[in-house]
Amino acid sequence: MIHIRHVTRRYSAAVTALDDVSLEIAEGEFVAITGPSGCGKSTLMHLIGGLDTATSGEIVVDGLPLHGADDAELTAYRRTKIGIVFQFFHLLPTMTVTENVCLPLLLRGDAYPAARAKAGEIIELVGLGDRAQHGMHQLSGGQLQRTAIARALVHDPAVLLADEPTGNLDSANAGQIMELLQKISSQRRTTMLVVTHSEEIARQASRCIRLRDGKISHHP
Ligand SMILES: Nc1ncnc2c1ncn2[C@@H]1O[C@H](COP(=O)(O)OP(=O)(O)OP(=O)(O)O)[C@@H](O)[C@H]1O
Repeated sequence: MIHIRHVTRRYSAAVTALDDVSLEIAEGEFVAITGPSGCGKSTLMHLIGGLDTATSGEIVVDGLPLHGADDAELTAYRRTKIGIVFQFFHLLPTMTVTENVCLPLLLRGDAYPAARAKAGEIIELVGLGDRAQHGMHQLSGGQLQRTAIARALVHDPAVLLADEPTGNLDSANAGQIMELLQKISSQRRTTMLVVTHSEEIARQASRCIRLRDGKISHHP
């Protein structure tokens, strides 16, 4: 599903965030990415998500070579193949749960009634059926992250990228969000990459990739 071959990302002569990384991730895998601050975790996620391009090397996701893609192809790729969840949710504060979740579908040109129906299904799946018309200020941290997960999944992406999805939550909510991600991974076969500083969360993944100074330090 994800093939990464000899990928280097250099921000400047002094900063090499990823240094000749090679990695294969199969469809449906649930992979944790860990490592000390500054080791290149977010950089790797941004490259796989088509938000940034490698200085050298090849990345192929679901058959699409990202290293050869132009801006229009990368935009289409992000809108169809990729869902992204951030630590600080990045939801639109004046919109309801339903409106936030509909957004990726409206951006790709779906009509509102169809988008609303699809959003309703995924809002149920993440356990927010009774909060669909609530505003962001009416939700708890865990509910905000559920909304963000619903928005990231509503267009049925092949890959879900989550950058510290539980970093802003208490341990009870963090555990519930991980359970939700596991449920989605097994029900929908979405390939999941989760960046985390938590060893406990990393243990729940089917594989853990450790980065150190831009290189993979442990890759069983
Ligand atoms: N836009 C940028 N310009 C220059 N250097 C950058 C940029 N983004 C990241 N870096 C540097 O690249 C290295 C890797 O950064 P990255 O954000 O990928 O690390 P990380 O493992 O995600 O860290 P953290 O756990 O603190 O979020 C760091 O040394 C960082 O300072």
